[in-house]
Amino acid sequence: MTLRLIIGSDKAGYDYKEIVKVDLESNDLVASVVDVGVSSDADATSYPNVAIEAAERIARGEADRAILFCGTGLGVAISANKVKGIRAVTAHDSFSVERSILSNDAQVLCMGQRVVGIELARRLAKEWLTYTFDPTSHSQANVDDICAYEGR
Ligand SMILES: O=C(CO)[C@H](O)COP(=O)(O)O
Repeated sequence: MTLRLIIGSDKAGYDYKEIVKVDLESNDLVASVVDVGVSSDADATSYPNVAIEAAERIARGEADRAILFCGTGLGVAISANKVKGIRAVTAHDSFSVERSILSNDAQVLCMGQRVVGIELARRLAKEWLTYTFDPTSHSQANVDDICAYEGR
């Protein structure tokens, strides 16, 4: 399966977005990469605007997953999680990146340019793409409970 990806950041995550975008564009697991901004490290578009745009595109079925950067990876995750149906995580370690798919079926991975080194960020982004959620696993019931709350 190949993935339709979105990548985005605020100005605090711009440098990492640009580097990881180049990696993704040559990754065999990736069908497409759409950049939803920002357009430079001087672009003051707020992180919620970028993250919500990315999350809404996934919610509409226009993309499968997104990778988002800000200073900490926290604000973009909080913002993306406001969009119904979206599960966004901040993860800076390999185990959490794996479990974000296998436990949480997360569509959005968020990282912080001011938190993690670029080589680790590149590696984690690459690893994240290799995991696929198993809907027959015990974790489906947990994800269902999240969705049930959203549906109330
Ligand atoms: O890290 C951020 C939000 O979590 C963002 O890049 C910077 O936000 P600020 O501290 O409010 O400027």
